[in-house]
Amino acid sequence: MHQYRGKLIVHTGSMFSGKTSSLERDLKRFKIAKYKTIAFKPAIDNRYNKNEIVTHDLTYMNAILVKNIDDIIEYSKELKPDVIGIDEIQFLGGSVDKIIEGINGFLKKNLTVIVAGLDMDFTGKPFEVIKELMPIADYLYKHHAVCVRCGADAWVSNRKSKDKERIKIGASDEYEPLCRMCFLKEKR
Ligand SMILES: Nc1ncnc2c1ncn2[C@@H]1O[C@H](COP(=O)(O)OP(=O)(O)O)[C@@H](O)[C@H]1O
Ligand SMILES: Cc1cn([C@H]2C[C@H](O)[C@@H](COP(=O)(O)O)O2)c(=O)[nH]c1=O
Ligand SMILES: [Zn+2]
Repeated sequence: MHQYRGKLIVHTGSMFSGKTSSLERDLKRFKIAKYKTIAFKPAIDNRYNKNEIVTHDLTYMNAILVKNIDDIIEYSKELKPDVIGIDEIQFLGGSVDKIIEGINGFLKKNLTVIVAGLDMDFTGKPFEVIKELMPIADYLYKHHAVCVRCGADAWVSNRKSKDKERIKIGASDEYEPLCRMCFLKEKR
């Protein structure tokens, strides 16, 4: 795992595409390789247990709740991890510039940073932080859920309700992964 020192790994895609599962798998592998790993998640995502990252398959991993990148920097000074995992990065508070600056700071110090986050919101608009992270990633994985209408690779997380606010925590009660064609049909 030495080759990942100072590298940025980005897992993105729609909901249910396996981003969190991939983050968990990566962190477990680094742990097996005897690296000190710490997982963080934004305090806003209270869907499941507070101090855990939970996948849609209900596998989980301990995580530290944070408000912004400064919290992650502070915890990292104290706990001195080799590998930092951040789930749901689209919910991390503060400016995108600050998040990128913080992540670049970790990479300069030769830490491995693994992030998972949505590429787009329910309207198909990109989340700004992922838009900035994708080109600077060393390893970029765009994951796909299965479209619940036709079985093709999904492209977007369609919101089932008419609510318009950008942030709305939920799972299959609120969202369904759709391919582009099924999404366009839905919106016609
Ligand atoms: N339509 C779907 N397509 C793919 N996986 C699905 C779907 N619905 C539920 N799942 C479940 O979601 C899991 C992925 O969960 P998770 O890693 O939490 O995804 P993400 O973090 O991208 O939302 C899959 O392993 C699968 O069991
Ligand atoms: C598309 C979309 C999603 N959300 C919320 C819904 C969930 O709580 C998370 C995504 O979780 P996952 O691990 O990727 O499944 O984000 C939102 O607030 N706004 C959206 O547009
Ligand atoms: Zn479809």
